[in-house]
Formats: sequence, C-alpha cells, structure tokens
Amino acid sequence: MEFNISLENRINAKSALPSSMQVVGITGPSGAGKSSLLRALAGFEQEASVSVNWFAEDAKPIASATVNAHSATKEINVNSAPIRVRVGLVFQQPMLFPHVNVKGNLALAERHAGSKALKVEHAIAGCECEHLLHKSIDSLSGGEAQRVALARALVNGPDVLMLDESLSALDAALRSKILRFLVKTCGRLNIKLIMVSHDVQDLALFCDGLISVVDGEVEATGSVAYVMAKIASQGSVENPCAILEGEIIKNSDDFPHPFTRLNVSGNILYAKATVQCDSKLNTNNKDEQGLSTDQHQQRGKIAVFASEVSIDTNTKVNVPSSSILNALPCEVVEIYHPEIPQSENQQLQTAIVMLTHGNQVLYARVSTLSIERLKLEPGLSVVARFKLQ
Ligand SMILES: Nc1ncnc2c1ncn2[C@@H]1O[C@H](COP(=O)(O)OP(=O)(O)OP(=O)(O)O)[C@@H](O)[C@H]1O
Repeated sequence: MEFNISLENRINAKSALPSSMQVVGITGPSGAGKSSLLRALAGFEQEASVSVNWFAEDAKPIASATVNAHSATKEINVNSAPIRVRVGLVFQQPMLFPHVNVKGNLALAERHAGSKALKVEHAIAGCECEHLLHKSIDSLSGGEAQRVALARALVNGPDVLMLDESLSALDAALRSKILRFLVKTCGRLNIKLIMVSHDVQDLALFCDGLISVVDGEVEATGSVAYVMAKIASQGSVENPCAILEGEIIKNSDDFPHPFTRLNVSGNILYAKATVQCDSKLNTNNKDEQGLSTDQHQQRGKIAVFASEVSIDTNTKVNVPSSSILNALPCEVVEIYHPEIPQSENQQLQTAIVMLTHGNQVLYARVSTLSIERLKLEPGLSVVARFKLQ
C-alpha cells in the first residue's frame, strides 16, 4: 500500500508498506491527524489531495485515486485498467440507519454486498450481536451499536476496511475476541484492514504493520517492532508495548493451571491470553519408533508493556526465586532517557530500557535510580521478569 496525502494545515503524509501487511495500524498522539488521514484515505475529505495505491507491490506505478466522498468507493487506474476498490469506514460513533432496526441495517448492507461480503449469520456471530437483531437503533448501547456497525461493514464486503476507534466502547476482553475474529476474517477474505486505535496493545498484537503520525506527518512506517522501537526511542509513547512470539504448548492434565504456555526459544512463559498467529509444520517430531510425525505447531504472540517489566541483574533464572512467573534472559541494548524532566526529584524519573532476547525486543520502564544502582548499560546480560495478562 502506498499513499501521498495532503490536506491544508492538517495532513502532509506519505508512506509505503508491503501489500503483504494485511492489517495496518495508525498510531500517534491525540490531535496528530490519525482520523483525518483515515478519512482522506477513505475519500471522505473532499479538500484533500489523495494519491493511493492499495496494491502497491502488485500494481505499479502509483495509481491516482478518483475520490467519491459519498459512496466511499474509489476507482483507481492502474496501468490504464480501472479497478474499483470498495472502502468501508466504521467510525467511533456508528452511523447506522435509524429508520430500520439492526436486522434492517444488515439487510440494506447485504443488498449492496460486494464479492468479499460475509454472510449475515457469520457477521452477527463474529461481532457478538445475534441477540440484537430485532432491536431498534436508538435502543442500542454504545458498544452494541459499534458491534452492529462492524457487522454491517463486513456484510457489505469492502476490499479495504477502515476502523476509526470503532471498538472503543467495548471492554478489553470482548474487544480482543472481536479483533481476533476480524483479523481472521479479513485474512480469509483478503480484505485489507486499517485501524486507528489509542490502544497500543491492540495495535501491537493484531497489526502486521504500523504508521505513526505526529503533527499530520508520518513519523515512522514499517513492522510493529520497528515502529514501536522508533516511537519508544523518541519518547512519543509513555508505555511501549513489545510483542513476543513463540510456540504454544498444548495444555494437558499434568498442567492444571489457567495459563497458556508459550515456548520462546526454550523459555516457558505463562500468559492468560495469547493471540494465535501462523502455524508452522514441525518436521522434527518423531514417534516412539523414531518415525517422523509431522505436526502443525501453533504459534502465538503476547504483548508485554514496559511498565510490567522489571530488570534483574542476577541471571540465574533456573532457580525460581520470584513470584513473577515469567523470566527471560536478555541483553541491554539501549537506554532512552526522557528529554523533558518528569519531576524536580531526579530519583522519581524513569527511562525506557530496550532489551533483546535473540531477535525479539522487550522494553522495561525503570527508574533512573535503578539504572544507576544496577549499573545498567548496553551489552549487560540481565533477566527480564514480567507479569502477563
Ligand atoms: N473537519 C475539520 N476541519 C478542520 N480541522 C479539523 C477537522 N477535523 C479535525 N481537525 C483538526 O485536525 C487536527 C487532527 O485531528 P484528528 O481528529 O485527525 O486527530 P487524531 O489524531 O485522530 O486525534 P484523536 O486521537 O484525539 O482523535 C486537530 O488539530 C483537529 O482539531
């Protein structure tokens, strides 16, 4: 995906991401221009100059978009062959049709459904709104209305689905459940998903790529790990979130605890919730006779906030000596001190310590006093201890 957008006094943004990144998140501080950028991409900003190519790797050169703000459908010309791209935009305040009930709203979307449309029964099940079908729009709670708006967008079948804080009224557990369904569905139907969210964990867990926007401009674009590292180093996010990936260990009777276990290069981590990612064919498994028993190994990822991580310079992790279950040997890579003093009292100041475990990154927010006491510096071997939700 490539775009070049300008909107006087608000947006001057240019970016490119590989089309293999199916789910793209837009992050940035309040007022940075995230919603304006999304609306411009969707064709809702009539004053904007928009050049966008959703399929940048597949179709060169960059196509210029003919924006139709009313239908939110773009016609782009790629090498003279017009391609219609159906864009669905779901706002934080759902714009449902008030004169018909939930079922009626879905029926209207179905009437104009595109080739990537999801069946109504699947959309309402995935968006947890089966019990809402006969309700009137004005009787829906904020979270219910958001779920119906999302179901309606999926029933309509866009090529590109954009969410502007569209699940903000849901509690974290339900939001996570619906996001899992959404990401899976968009992957299966080849729908590009672009989401603006203030929830760094949602973005880190569910997106393949991120765009960080500051003052209407793109500050960083790329993989979640790259953009998170960039914004952590620039201090533009108070509590950076890292993603760790590993193999999910199937729970069995000999482990009667409510945790999912993740094997991260030989270290077992315990989490209440993991997000499954790709499954990999494991060809190393052998049965009792030594014959190969190829199995799909399910991989998962977990989000770890910097505020949850403490650093231990005692690296003997084999002996459990802490109630914190998770321990991962790491190396200190970088220490980012805040540019602006957070407090008159130096001892209350915190810094972000960037750690690596193999090629995986972790952040820890620790006091500058601890940094001094533990003599933390790049190259030092430490153990990161952390709690997981
Ligand atoms: N329709 C508009 N006309 C003029 N200025 C606008 C309009 N909408 C937003 N702005 C301004 O553009 C800037 C970016 O707003 P925008 O809503 O895009 O930011 P945001 O990053 O989505 O913010 P937030 O995270 O707080 O929702 C703000 O200064 C805002 O006041």
